Amino acid sequence: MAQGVPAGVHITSSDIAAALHRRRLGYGRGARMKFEQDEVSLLGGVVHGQTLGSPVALTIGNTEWPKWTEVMSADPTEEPPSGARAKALTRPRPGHADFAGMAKYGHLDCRPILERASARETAARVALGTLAEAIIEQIGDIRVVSHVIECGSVRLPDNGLRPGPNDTTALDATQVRCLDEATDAAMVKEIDSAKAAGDTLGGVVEVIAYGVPVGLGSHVEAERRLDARLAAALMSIQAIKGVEIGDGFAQARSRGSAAHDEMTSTQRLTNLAGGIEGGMSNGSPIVVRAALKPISSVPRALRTFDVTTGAEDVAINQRSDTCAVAPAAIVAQAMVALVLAQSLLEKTGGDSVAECRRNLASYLENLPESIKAVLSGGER
Ligand SMILES: Cc1cc2nc3c(=O)[nH]c(=O)nc-3n(C[C@H](O)[C@H](O)[C@H](O)COP(=O)(O)O)c2cc1C
Ligand SMILES: C=C(O[C@@H]1CC(C(=O)O)=C[C@@H](OP(=O)(O)O)[C@H]1O)C(=O)O
Repeated sequence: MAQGVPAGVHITSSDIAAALHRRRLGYGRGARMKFEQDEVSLLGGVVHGQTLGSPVALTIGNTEWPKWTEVMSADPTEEPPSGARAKALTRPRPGHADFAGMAKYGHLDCRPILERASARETAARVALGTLAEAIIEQIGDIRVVSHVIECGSVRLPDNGLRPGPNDTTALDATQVRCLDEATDAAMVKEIDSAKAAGDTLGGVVEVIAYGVPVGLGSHVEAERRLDARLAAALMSIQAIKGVEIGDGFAQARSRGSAAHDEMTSTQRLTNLAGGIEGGMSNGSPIVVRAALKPISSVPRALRTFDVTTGAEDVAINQRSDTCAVAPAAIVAQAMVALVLAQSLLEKTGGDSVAECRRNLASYLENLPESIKAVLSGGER
C-alpha cells in the first residue's frame, strides 16, 4: 500500500504488470520465473486509471501459494499437516537469513524465516515503484533506467554503452540488462560457466535518473539527505552488500582536484558526484550503483549443521536462481523511484499532480538567472 500519493497520477494495472514482467526477465533466473504470473489487482485509490489522493492498495498473486495453504495456514488445521512440505528444514543455509532468524525468533525450522526473507517480496517493491515512476515522470519529467554493469568477473568497460532515458525497451531485449552487446554476451557465458560448475554469481547494477530538478533532499538533517535515503533504500534489497553514489569509490582514490565536478558559467563539466552534493540533487543525472552478493543457495552444497542434532551436514539446495543481477537492477530502479517520489513530493508539496507541477515550475522559474544558466547547460 502507498500513502501520500497525489491525485491525478495516471496508472493502470497493465503498467504495473509490464514492470513485474520486466523483473522476471534476465538470463540466469531459476525455473520459478517461467511459470510465475504475478497477477496484479489494484484494490483501491485508483479509479479509471487515475489516482484519487487516497492510499493506493494492490495485491500480487503468488502461484506457489495454493501448495502451501495447509502447511502455512494461519489458523490451526484439524490434522497436523503431513507430506514433504510439512517436514521441518533444520539445516540453516549459509548466506540466508536462516541461522540468525531461527536464533532470534526461536524456531527449529527455517521455513518461517525463509519465506519472509525471500526476494519474492521484491515483486511488491517493483509494483509500488511503478507508481513512484509515474509520479516523478508526471510531476517532474524525471525518467529512471537501470542496467547491469558487472556480472561475476565480467565488467562493462568505462566507455561501454550506457542507457539513456528512453532505453528501457532496448534493455528488455538484452539477456542480462546490458546494452553493450559484447559485454551482455560475455555475461551470459559467465553465468553458463558458473552454472556448469554448480556455482552462483553476483554483480553490480547501476540506476540512472534523468531530469531530476536541483534541490531534492536536504543538507539540513541526516534523515533528509538524498544520498542517505538512496543508500538505505538500495541496501534494504536482499543480497545488496554495497552502494556507491556516482564514482564514490574512485573519488576516494583520486585527488580533490580530479574528484569534483567543476562548473563554468554555462555548464557542469563532469558528473563524478552522481548528481548529488550535500545530500541534495544538483541538477545532473543521479547515478547510483549497488553490489549484489552471489546467490546464497549454491548447488555445490555449502557446509552447515543440523539445529536439532548439532551434527555437521550440507545445506539443502532447492530450485534457485544462478544469478539475479538483471532482476536486481529492476528492483533497484523501483527503490530509487520510491525515494525520488518521496523527495519530489516534499519539495513540490501539492495534493494533485497539477498542483505539484505548478509548484515545481514556479520554484524553477524563480531561481537566480546565473544558476538557471548552469542548469540549462545540458545534463552531465
Ligand atoms: C531478485 C532477487 C532474486 C533472488 N533469488 C535468489 C534465489 O533464487 N536463491 C537464493 O538463494 N537467493 C536469492 N536471492 C538472494 C537472497 O534473497 C539473499 O541472498 C538472502 O535473502 C540473504 O540476503 P541478505 O544477507 O542481504 O539478507 C535473490 C535476491 C534478489 C534481489
Ligand atoms: C520468487 C522469487 O524469487 C525467489 C527468491 C529467492 C530468495 O531466496 O530470495 C529464492 C527463490 O525462491 P523459490 O525457491 O520459491 O523459487 C526465487 O525464485 C521472485 O523473484 O519472484
